Amino acid sequence: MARTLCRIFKGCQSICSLPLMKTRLHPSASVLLRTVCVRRMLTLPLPFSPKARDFSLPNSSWGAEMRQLYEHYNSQCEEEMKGEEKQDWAWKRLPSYNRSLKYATGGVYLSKIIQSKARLFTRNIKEPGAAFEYVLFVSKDEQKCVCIFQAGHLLEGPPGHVHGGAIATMIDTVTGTHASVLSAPVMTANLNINYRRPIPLGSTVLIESSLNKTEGRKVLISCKVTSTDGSKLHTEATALFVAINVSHLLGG
Ligand SMILES: CCCCCCCC(=O)SCCNC(=O)CCNC(=O)[C@H](O)C(C)(C)COP(=O)(O)OP(=O)(O)OC[C@H]1O[C@@H](n2cnc3c(N)ncnc32)[C@H](O)[C@@H]1OP(=O)(O)O
Repeated sequence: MARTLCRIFKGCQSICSLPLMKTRLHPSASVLLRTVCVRRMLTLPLPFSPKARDFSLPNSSWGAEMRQLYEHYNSQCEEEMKGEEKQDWAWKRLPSYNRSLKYATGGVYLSKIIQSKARLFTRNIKEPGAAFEYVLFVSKDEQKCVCIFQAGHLLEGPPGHVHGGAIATMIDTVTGTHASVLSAPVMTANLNINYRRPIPLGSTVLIESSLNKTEGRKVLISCKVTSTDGSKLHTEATALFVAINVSHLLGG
C-alpha cells in the first residue's frame, strides 16, 4: 500500500511541479498547492488501477521447468534492503503489466472506449497458462535479456505446436523490451526470423536477446529461442528498432 501510494505520489509530483516551475509562489503557498494537488489526485478516479497486476510473477499454471528457471534467475536479482546498501546482482526482473501505465491515457486520436479497453496483446487472456506465460530478466550491463516462455494451448499453429505468429510476437516483445531498456521508447522497424525447429505446445523455452550494436537512434538486436537446456535451437532472429519520440504515436 505504502509503495503504491509512493508511486502515485511520484506521478502527482511531476504534475504538481509544472505550475511551480512557471510561477513564483511564496514557499508556504507552494506547499499548500502541492498538498491540495496530491489530495485532489488521490480522490479523483485514476486513469489506471493502482493495483495493477504484475503478470511476470509465478502463478498456478507455471510448470516445474518454468518455476525452476524463474528461481534460478530471480535468485540472482537485486534484493531490496531497507536502510542498507543494495546487494550486488547479475540480473533484474522486469515487471509486466497489461497496459503501459506511463501512456495509459493513450493517443489523442483514440476514442475513450478504445483507450479504456486497450490491453497489451500478450497479456490479455485472463485464464492463467492459456496463452503467453513469460517473465523477462535483463542483465546488469543490459547487453542481454532472457525470457522464460511457457506456450499455452491457445497458441496452436501446426497441430500440437506453437503458431509462428505467436513465436514472432514473443521475439518482438523480448527484443523490443530489451531495446527500450537500452534506449528510449522504440518501435520495430525490421524483424527477420528463421524458424528452425517447431516448439511443442505447453513446453517452456528460453528466448535470449543480445545487443549487436547501437547507431544513433537505431538499436540492432539478435535473438534465439532454444530449449531450456540449450540443446535445441528452435528459432533465430535479428531485429532493428528505432527510438521514437512519444509524439510519433500521437499523430495517428
Ligand atoms: C512491452 C511490449 C514491448 C513490445 C515491443 C513491440 C514493438 C512493436 O511491435 S512496434 C509495432 C510495429 N512497428 C511499427 O508499427 C513501426 C512502423 N514504422 C514507423 O513508425 C517508422 O517507420 C519508424 C518509427 C520505424 C522509423 O521512422 P522514423 O522515426 O521516421 O525514422 P527514419 O528516419 O525513417 O529511419 C531512421 C533510421 O532507421 C532506418 N530504418 C527505418 N526503417 C527501416 C527498415 N525497415 N529497415 C532498415 N532500416 C530502417 C533508416 O534508414 C534510418 O537510418 P539512418 O539513420 O542510418 O539513415
